[in-house]
Amino acid sequence: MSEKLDLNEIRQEITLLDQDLLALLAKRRALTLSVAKSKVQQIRPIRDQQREQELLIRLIKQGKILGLDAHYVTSVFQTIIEDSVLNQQAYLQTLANPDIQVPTVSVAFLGDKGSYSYLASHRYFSRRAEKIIESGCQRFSDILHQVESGQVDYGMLPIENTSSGSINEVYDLLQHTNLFIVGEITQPIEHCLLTSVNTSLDKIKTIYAHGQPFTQCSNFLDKQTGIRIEYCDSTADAMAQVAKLQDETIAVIGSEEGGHLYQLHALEHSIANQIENHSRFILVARKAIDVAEQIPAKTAIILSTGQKSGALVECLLVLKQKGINMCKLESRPIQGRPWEEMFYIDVEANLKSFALQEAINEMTPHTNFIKVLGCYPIEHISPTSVPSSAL
Ligand SMILES: O=C(O)C(=O)C[C@]1(C(=O)O)C=C[C@@H](O)C=C1
Repeated sequence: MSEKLDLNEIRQEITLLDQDLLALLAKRRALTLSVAKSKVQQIRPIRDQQREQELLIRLIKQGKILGLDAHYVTSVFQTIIEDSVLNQQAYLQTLANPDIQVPTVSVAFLGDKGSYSYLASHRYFSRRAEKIIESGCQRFSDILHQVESGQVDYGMLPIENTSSGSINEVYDLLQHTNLFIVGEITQPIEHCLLTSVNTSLDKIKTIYAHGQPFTQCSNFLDKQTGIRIEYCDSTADAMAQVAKLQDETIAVIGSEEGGHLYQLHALEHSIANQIENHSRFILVARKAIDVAEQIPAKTAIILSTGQKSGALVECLLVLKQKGINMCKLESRPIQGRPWEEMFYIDVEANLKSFALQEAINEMTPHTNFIKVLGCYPIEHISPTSVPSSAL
């Protein structure tokens, strides 16, 4: 007969191990901060992908000896390295901009507690501030107004989504603001079906949802028969209502993380038509920031060329000649000037770099308006891959 296993005892052992893992992660984080300090002294870039690859190959080998598969080891350490790079970047940014290092920040975003904009704001500031004063807004223009008037320090705005594309309203507002883009963050959008009490899918009769998630989950909803949809002003509002009702026949579409704030649990995960769904958010402030040279930077420029033929091509050719990578080009009509367009260009370059300064100077004669919206650190850390021979 096999020995009797005591579940509580095993769980206690796991709890202790997890505690040790946390202590080790904190120790590693502290060490990487010392690495950042030494890189500041030696003026070396934060990212060293050769070092990352060597480290991953060694860990995969050691992991195999311990019975851990290569994919598991790779994904755990890619996450650890991403955190390390972002933390080091955040540290360097406080040196480049001493006034941004404050324990409490106030942020305006769309929706209430639990909205995707709320989650993006919390994630962005989790490594940068101790406390966030939240200001949930009903409209994008309210967010900009709150920052412009000094009511809050920052505004978080969604700018593009992998399934629905650019958010035109936000682009149009950027034409008329004096604020600067000072940061970005990409937030995964994972729609779930959430409930406030234990229930099952066949019991659900009503689903509360905001219009956008409702559209993005149409395939899932089409498969459910006899269900009534209750439209709400926002996902946060829908979650708050369902949490209050405590009804086993009612569910809401929202993120699992946001749902936790309302004591809701996921009955179904990943119900969106497109599973890989991310939104990119930009952070705006009244003052532009400097980006440390050791950090990869993005600069956002807006320009208009009137109706001069070929002028946009000339501007883009300047970027090509300077070896500057353009990562986004968007155009929007200019209000009151029919057939004229405002172009939004994101380039992977630091505004302080000689190449970009020269490029802006050479582009200017081809434009009748040109303005830098901001320069900020690239937040997306592409994971270092390992050769297949190591897997
Ligand atoms: O060793 C370094 O140079 C670090 O910055 C540390 C570290 C890591 O966390 O292991 C992080 C970023 C680099 O790209 C490589 C490795």
